[in-house]
Amino acid sequence: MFGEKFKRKFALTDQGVRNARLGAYWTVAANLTSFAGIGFLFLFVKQLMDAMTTGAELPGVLPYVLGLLAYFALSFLVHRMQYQNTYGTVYEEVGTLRKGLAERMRKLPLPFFMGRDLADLSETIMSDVKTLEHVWSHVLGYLYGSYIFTAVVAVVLLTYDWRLAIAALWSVPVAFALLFGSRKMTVKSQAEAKAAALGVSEDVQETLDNVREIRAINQEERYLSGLFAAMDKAEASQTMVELGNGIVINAASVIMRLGIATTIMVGANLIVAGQIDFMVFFAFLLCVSRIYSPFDQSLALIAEVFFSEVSAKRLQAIYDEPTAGGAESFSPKGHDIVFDNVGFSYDGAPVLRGASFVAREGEVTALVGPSGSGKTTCSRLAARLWDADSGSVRVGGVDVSTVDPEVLLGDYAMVFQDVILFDDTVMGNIRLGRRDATDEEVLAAAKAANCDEFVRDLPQGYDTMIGENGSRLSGGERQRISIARALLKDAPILLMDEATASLDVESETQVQEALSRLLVGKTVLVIAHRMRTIENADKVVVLEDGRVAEEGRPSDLLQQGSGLFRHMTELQTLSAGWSI
Ligand SMILES: Nc1ncnc2c1ncn2[C@@H]1O[C@H](COP(=O)(O)OP(=O)(O)OP(=O)(O)O)[C@@H](O)[C@H]1O
Repeated sequence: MFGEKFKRKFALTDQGVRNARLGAYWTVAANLTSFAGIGFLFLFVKQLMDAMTTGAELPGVLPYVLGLLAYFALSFLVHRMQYQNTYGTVYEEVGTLRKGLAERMRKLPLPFFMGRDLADLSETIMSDVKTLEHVWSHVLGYLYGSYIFTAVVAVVLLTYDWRLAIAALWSVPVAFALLFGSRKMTVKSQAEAKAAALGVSEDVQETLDNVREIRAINQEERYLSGLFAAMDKAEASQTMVELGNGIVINAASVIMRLGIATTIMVGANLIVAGQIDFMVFFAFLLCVSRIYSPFDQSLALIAEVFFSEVSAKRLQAIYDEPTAGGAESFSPKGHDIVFDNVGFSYDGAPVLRGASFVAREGEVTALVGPSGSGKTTCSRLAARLWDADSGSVRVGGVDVSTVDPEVLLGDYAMVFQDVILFDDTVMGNIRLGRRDATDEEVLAAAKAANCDEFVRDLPQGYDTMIGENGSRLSGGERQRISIARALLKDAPILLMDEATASLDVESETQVQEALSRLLVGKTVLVIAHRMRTIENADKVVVLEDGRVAEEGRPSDLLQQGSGLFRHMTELQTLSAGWSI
């Protein structure tokens, strides 16, 4: 009952399974204790009846009072243990699960995140864990404890009188058959309601993210009506779920209690036929008044158990996803990056088809080529954000796919056009480059990246909060903060998107100055779009259709009359002369 299947079904750890088993056992003990109360009542009535029919003497009040006190003390202890073993241990398990999930996410390769809806992923982390937490604390122990308890009571009742036992217990499997029969429908309607709710959060997120653009194109009304329609759909879907669950659960509860009626009917018949005496009948009546109660709580939440299986599956899917592992140490001989006959495709669509080139240490290597030719892909493969399908990418002779990505990335700094900043202070954002950097080191990096002047003009200088993704800064200022971060990291390899493409002349000059300090002595791989960037490169690698079409010094390539590089350069020179 509490084996591997149970563990996967409810996404538990080994400790979680042990806790659930203990919770179930203490639930059995608690139910048996409640039953013992009925036993006392039965014994009391029996003695009373004996006194009335045979004139036997009743014991004094004291044994009853002592018995009752002992019963209450035992009941308190057992219920406390049940509480501790069902609720108390769950919060530990939830903590373990959340930490495990975060740890797992850290190790998952980038394609896992790219291929997924991030709203759906955060739903898994937040809401699925919450669903499971509720099931673990409110249902698991009670439900499985009730199964075991009913089995124990059934054996006792069957040995006592099998006819009355069947009359009392037939309704339990029938009620559960109804519940499990409706399971598919319950899970389906819950899944639909969840998808509708997720749709609403995605729409809200999109509206908030794009509020500026929506206003600019005057589409507030259209967007809001779409959002309201999605909300109405989610509400209707949730109402249907509640209604459906309510009907099935109440029907199951009523069916279960039909056992009381059949016990009375069968018992009355057996008494009339003289086959049992009244006290046996009375004992069964007491039993049926209590036997269904343990299921009440679990019945009300059984839909959650069914649906928690969907949550557990989503969590298991994350755990089953292969992580990008590798060696925990990285000792390359120098930092030349070698692409050796690299093949790569996204979801079966080939992007690189045997690309080979070398980006040497101490040089700036510019990747150029038409849009979609695979420049960004090369830079992703260089940092093992993805693994090559064929061929190899080596750094200082070491195949990057053999090194743990976290260890590998210690040797890389990245400066991209879409700078990612956090809602933290300027100081905190730069320090992301190297967590243990002193304030002086952060300031030195900021100065070298031409940040110091604008940062000192901010209200709290380096302690100014810069807003979500640096929303309070200009494009050039954000860019320079990311350069300061890279300077602070001082990694031997620098991957760059052409970082200055969207800046005005003054900002561009300042960023270029900052970059020139950053590039010294590093292996620099830059995705270039404009001639200005390429002019200063030591080497240009021209990609076309996933292969290296040309490579060499920019001036040499320009000499080649029919080359792609020369053609692209001419086009760009032509477009530079256009005006509006
Ligand atoms: N995450 C992804 N999933 C699926 N396809 C992708 C993904 N990223 C890029 N592609 C596809 O791979 C091809 C190469 O993309 P890549 O971004 O490497 O080209 P690029 O040369 O950098 O283009 P650009 O100059 O326009 O930025 C394109 O056809 C693109 O649509």
